[in-house]
Amino acid sequence: MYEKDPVKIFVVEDDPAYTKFLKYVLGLNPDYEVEFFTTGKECLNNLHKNPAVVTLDYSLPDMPGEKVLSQIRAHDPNINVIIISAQEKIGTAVDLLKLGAYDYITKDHETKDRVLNSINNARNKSSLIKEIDYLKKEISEKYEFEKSIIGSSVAIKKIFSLLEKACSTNISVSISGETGTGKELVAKAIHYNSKRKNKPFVAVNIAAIPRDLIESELFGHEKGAFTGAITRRIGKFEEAEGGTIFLDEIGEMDPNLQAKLLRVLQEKEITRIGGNQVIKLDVRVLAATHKDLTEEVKEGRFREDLYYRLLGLPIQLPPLRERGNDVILVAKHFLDNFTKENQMPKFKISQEAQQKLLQYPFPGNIRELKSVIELAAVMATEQEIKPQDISFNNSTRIESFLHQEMPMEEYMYRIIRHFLNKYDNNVLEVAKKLNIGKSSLYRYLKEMEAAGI
Ligand SMILES: Nc1ncnc2c1ncn2[C@@H]1O[C@H](COP(=O)(O)OP(=O)(O)OP(=O)(O)O)[C@@H](O)[C@H]1O
Repeated sequence: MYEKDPVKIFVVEDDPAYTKFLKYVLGLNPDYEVEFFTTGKECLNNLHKNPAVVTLDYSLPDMPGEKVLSQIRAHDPNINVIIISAQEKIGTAVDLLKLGAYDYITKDHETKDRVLNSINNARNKSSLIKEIDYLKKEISEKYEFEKSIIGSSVAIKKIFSLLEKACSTNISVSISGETGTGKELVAKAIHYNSKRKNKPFVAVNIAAIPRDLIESELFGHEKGAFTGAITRRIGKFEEAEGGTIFLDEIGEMDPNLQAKLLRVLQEKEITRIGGNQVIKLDVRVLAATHKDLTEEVKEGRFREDLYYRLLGLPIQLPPLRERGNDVILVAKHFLDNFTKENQMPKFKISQEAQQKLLQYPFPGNIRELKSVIELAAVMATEQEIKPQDISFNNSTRIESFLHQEMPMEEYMYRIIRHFLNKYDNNVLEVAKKLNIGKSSLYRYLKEMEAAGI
């Protein structure tokens, strides 16, 4: 956790009476570590000590205040320089503030309160900057590939190598995969491992926003643009400026908006609804869908030109059932996280329970595995998960399987694949279980091989 440090302050002042005054005022706060200098040079020579705040007398004997200020700013723009001056000239104050001074205070009977206030504000600003840096670092670490995307199967290793390519360039990325396969997680990992990591990551789920609000959600609107637009609103694209926008469930976008989105992507600029100012954009687009977009294009539901614009580097996330032993690795990862979060002792997963997990097809993929494991941890009576602690929700299983909308024969191929996995590729056993002829099964297997299923 990030802690507030004592604040280091440099006082640069050649007037002994004022130095004495500041020594007294700043000495009132035990959190302040103060060093005093009488010349600009001395202050500059000590900048390696990283002060958070410098109070700088504008009229020093050796250097003009502007010069000391510029050199401090050149050394570290995060140091807050408060100019203390006997002059009340507004022009000088404005010039110094333009040069980057944090505040300008005149020497009068209110100096004490104003100095203390200003230092306090500067301190809060520095703490916030440090805290933001700390959180950014923590987020980047959280999304390091190997720490966030668990798995060591061949299928997931292929994804890691695509992710490296996605991170080192600015190419658009289209992520596809069944529900719960980690599309959003992958999008975040790309962003937080790319050069844009210090800028925003903005996720928009197209399917979750009512149709008539999507345009304003994405591109923003001006006050009065339509009934209900009582204030100006910045859209998600503007929010993501410099960073990444993640358009989830892109296949759900209606054709009108598809045309608008295409224009935005081509022109790299937007105009808020009801506005006429053109706003330039530098936003990387990552899009995801659980649908087969080529099919959507064929059926005329998705624009072909937009499809090619978004396609970029395609990443197809395999379903969990095709990731072999990753099921166990991910299950252990979720179990460790769950027990830690709930201050429970460490749990194991028995061999039999592992077999049960490996035999189940997880139609809800990793999201489903997470809830299955968390429930199992709650149900377990010992510190080991046994088969009886694991229960699958059969209705979601069938629904989410049907939700994928594919031709009848593909459903059949999937069912056959599932049974082959379950019965160790024993064709005779599978034919018996499915009550189909052995030769029919061989014929289907040939078709599956040809179709790469
Ligand atoms: N390989 C993985 N290792 C660990 N956790 C994962 C992995 N893949 C996904 N998850 C976790 O599984 C959950 C579901 O992932 P995510 O929301 O990214 O899936 P999705 O494909 O975007 O789902 P949907 O299609 O429903 O939007 C999240 O909690 C995510 O952190």
